[in-house]
Amino acid sequence: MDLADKAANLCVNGVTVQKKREGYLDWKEYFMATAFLAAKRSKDPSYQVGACVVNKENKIVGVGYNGMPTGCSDDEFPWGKNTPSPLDSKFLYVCHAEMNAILNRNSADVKNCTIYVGLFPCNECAKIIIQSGITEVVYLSDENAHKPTYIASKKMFDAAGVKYWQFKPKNEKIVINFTGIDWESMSPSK
Ligand SMILES: Nc1ccn([C@H]2C[C@H](O)[C@@H](COP(=O)(O)O)O2)c(=O)n1
Ligand SMILES: [Zn+2]
Repeated sequence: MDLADKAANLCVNGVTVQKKREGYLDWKEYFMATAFLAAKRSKDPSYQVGACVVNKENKIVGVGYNGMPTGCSDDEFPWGKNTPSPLDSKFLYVCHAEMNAILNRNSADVKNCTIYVGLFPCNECAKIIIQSGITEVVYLSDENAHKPTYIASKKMFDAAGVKYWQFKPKNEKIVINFTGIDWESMSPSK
């Protein structure tokens, strides 16, 4: 068990009171980590992007990653970038993480939701975000900020009143360890 995972105990009048566990993920870390986990599903060799849509009740209503459309085989459609013909590169085919997260929603709509995404949305995804009623974008990287595509996204978000801000993670890494569950410490009798 990680030290940060240990529950802090407090001694009150000689009685040990068990306090809640420390070191848990806060909501924002949890949602961004969910986006990053989804990105692990991407087959794109150069960029793996994930997105997670969350409603006002902190419930996840959609998750997605960049990938080929349904029915368009990951093995047959191209993943290259600098090809002589645009038809042989990925750009005309790949669905971006944001679009997939919104289309994968398990709620009637995503109005007033927040989208967490690894990379700032491109102009095409910005349009989809605005039209879907999402009002907040939380992103980790803005490495394409200088490109017209991304400048256009910001122009549209500003005009449409969609708030956007950069997520600064508290933890550089969040490790998922499938052997890491400490059943002892989870037992109610402890
Ligand atoms: N916000 C974003 C930005 C990019 N993507 C996807 C689209 C491509 O698969 C890849 C970027 O490709 P690149 O042109 O940089 O090789 O990432 C996305 O899903 N969401
Ligand atoms: Zn996009």
